[in-house]
Amino acid sequence: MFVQGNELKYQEMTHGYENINQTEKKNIRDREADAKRDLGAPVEVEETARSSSVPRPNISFALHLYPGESNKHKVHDTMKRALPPKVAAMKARKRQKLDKPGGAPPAKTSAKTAAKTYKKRPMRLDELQWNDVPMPDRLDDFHGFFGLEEIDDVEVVKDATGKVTFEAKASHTEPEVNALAGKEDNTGEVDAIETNGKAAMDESDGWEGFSSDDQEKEGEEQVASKKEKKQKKQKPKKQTLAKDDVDSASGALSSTKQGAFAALADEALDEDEFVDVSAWTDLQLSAETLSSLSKLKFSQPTPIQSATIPEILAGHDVIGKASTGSGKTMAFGIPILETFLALPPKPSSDKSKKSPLALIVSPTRELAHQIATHLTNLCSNGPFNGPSIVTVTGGLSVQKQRRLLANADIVVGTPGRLWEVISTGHGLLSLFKQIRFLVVDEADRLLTEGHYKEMEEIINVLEQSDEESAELSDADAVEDQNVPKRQTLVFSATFHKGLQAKLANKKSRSGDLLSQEESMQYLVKKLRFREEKPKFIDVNPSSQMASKLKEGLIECAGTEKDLYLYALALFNAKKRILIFSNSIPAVRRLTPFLQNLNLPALPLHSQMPQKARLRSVERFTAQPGSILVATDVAARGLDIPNVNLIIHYHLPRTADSYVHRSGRTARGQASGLSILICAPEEAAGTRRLIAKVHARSKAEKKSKMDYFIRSLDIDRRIVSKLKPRVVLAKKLADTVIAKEKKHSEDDWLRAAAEDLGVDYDSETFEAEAPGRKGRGTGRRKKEREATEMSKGEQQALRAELREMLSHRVNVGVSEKYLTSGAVDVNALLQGEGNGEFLGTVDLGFDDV
Ligand SMILES: Nc1ncnc2c1ncn2[C@@H]1O[C@H](COP(=O)(O)OP(=O)(O)OP(=O)(O)O)[C@@H](O)[C@H]1O
Repeated sequence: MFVQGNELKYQEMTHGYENINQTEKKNIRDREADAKRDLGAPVEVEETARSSSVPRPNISFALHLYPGESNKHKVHDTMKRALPPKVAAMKARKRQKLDKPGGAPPAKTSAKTAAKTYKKRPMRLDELQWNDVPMPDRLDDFHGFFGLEEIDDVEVVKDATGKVTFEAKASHTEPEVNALAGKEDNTGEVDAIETNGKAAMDESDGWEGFSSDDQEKEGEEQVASKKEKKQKKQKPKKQTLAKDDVDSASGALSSTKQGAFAALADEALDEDEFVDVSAWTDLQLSAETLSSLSKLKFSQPTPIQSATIPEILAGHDVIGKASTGSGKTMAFGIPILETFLALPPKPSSDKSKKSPLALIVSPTRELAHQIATHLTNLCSNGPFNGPSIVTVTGGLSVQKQRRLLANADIVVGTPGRLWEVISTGHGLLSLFKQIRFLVVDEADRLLTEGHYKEMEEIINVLEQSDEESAELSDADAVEDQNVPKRQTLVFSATFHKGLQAKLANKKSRSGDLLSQEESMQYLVKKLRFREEKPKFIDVNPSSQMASKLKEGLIECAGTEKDLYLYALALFNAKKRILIFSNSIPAVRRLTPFLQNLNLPALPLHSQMPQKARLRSVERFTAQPGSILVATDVAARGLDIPNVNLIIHYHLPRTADSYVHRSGRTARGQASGLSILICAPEEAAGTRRLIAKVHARSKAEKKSKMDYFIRSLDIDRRIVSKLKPRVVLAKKLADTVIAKEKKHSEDDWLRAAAEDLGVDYDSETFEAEAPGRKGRGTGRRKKEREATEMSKGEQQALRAELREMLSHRVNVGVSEKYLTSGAVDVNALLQGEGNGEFLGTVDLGFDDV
């Protein structure tokens, strides 16, 4: 039986089990039976009427439970567990070891023996000692069931009234027994992990895009982090939180929260896990939030947090503007958590659906998931039961999201899916009308064409008409008088002038940045703030660019962009690089092009399936030295640590796009580079665009024109030595793309022909198609050649490229900056080569 949160998850797990073929099932059953016989383990789990109708997985009785929640699962009077084969085998081996002469500790000091001296007694679930369950290798899709835990020697007892209790030997929690066995009392840790899991589970539960690879990785990480925690715990403990905070945190714990968490107060003294948070004192946050911030190692608020949090806590509507990577998510996340903590607990007798506290809208799916993750980190780190956070984005199951929404405290989503779910979900509309916070992140983007329609619909339904208010019951109406009005919080690093022009029905060059006053007027019109004058807080009026960002520009012929891209990637091998392009086809082409050159490139664009999108971001985040080739879908908000270099392969179309793309590096206190690759004829326009971003006043615009963007000096003679390999890699990439394109065109035409009831022959169609002359003929000829390339020819090209890549690039002995006269690109890729081979790439970026 599997219990996740309050729900029986039996069917999902069964589904995973069905991925195993019949022979494997039998083998597992046999191995399990053998292991059980070895152990003398008795019985199979008896299932309830509901669950017995479906085939049952062999891993049994694993529970995911959260402290403080009632568990509605049904159990039989005397349920006992069967062990998963791997665990059973492990235990059998352990027992053999213990049975060997001299292999076991002296009988008196053995935990097992000591435990025998204790009788079983009723225990809370969070007192029990849970163990990780290794999952079978063949289970491809766990549907959220990674990180399962199980427990030994626990009796599940149901009394005559149907009440279920758990009985175990007291040794499960007795510190002295654990000490005898060389173990430590980790009750507090278990609680903390389960609490953390709560919000995370809400998100991953609805996350169809998780691959089994990802799950395995996550499972490994969880185990690793648990081990790490254990090691840390063994270190001598020191007090590092500000003393007042520790005192008040402990006070808050004992007075307001469950006893099961009291162990965390002791852990709060661990130096490695907590930092001094006295710098947050002025914001007058609760002990719970401070404790969480301490654990996140956020020792002080960022300027946007210091400026906006008090205003939001005072109940104001706020428009917050601050440079990229300056902590805007926590600027609204912390007040939302504070409000959540101050809410009275819902009486258990109250069975009505609750309204979410906050709705956070984001322009992209990746950003929505990231916001949810950041909030989960904030809300699951402290000594309290955090809010339930639900992500509502496209690419995930609508039904699941609707189901989770019924219990959500904080909802994060993209406008399209949010609108779909809210407007069609039963009763969700009225719940959302009662939210206390509407957060519009990356507001200028969300209010642009393409997004605004759905955003406007959401804003409209959130407006509660008088008639609708009257429909509330009397009791609700009385309560309503005391409920503070909804606050609207708007954040971005930029505000976009084109929007304002559109509003006034004027044409303007989009991409210009708005003045403070213009931003206010625009937003007040678009978002119906409750306050007449929301607080406009701009902590970086002079610039929206991160202070430690350095910018540069490379001029090259349009046809040589690929070559320079490769050169730049080589020069920055081992660094995390994010390449921006303006089109999806370019991302599709550049990714295999770089991969052909042995560079670890990953794609990201909006036409990829959600699963692949999330995987690309995850892999890019996990692997230092990887390269993400993306459209502007990655430009806003993504917070990937240690991105060292942004390359604008295509020039950004607008000033704000440049700001946001470049803002993926140099986040927080980190440094970073942003390099534009442009053709000579594009250079002047690019400089104008950059000057606009940096100018504080109109007068400065002209004088600063050349100041902010430096031309990077790359030795063209050396770059040209890389050309042969680039030509081959490009040809191969073009071939693959052209073949794929041909296939999809063929499929489309074949389907159309079928609909019309005619035969489709691609060659005849090509020959007879009209308008096949004139512009684009050369490109089409190339495409045709590429599609006609045989497999053998492709293989020959690959072999040639491999051969080329395995040799050093001969740059001639006379080049003064080279010691050997040849460049070992492979060594360079491993971060060992001569990094100067590109010539005088003196970017003045030494500190990056
Ligand atoms: N007080 C703090 N101290 C240290 N780090 C912080 C603090 N607040 C937030 N951070 C971290 O700073 C990073 C950037 O934060 P965040 O993503 O919220 O930036 P942002 O201003 O929203 O950026 P963007 O404009 O690009 O969306 C995150 O990794 C976040 O965890």
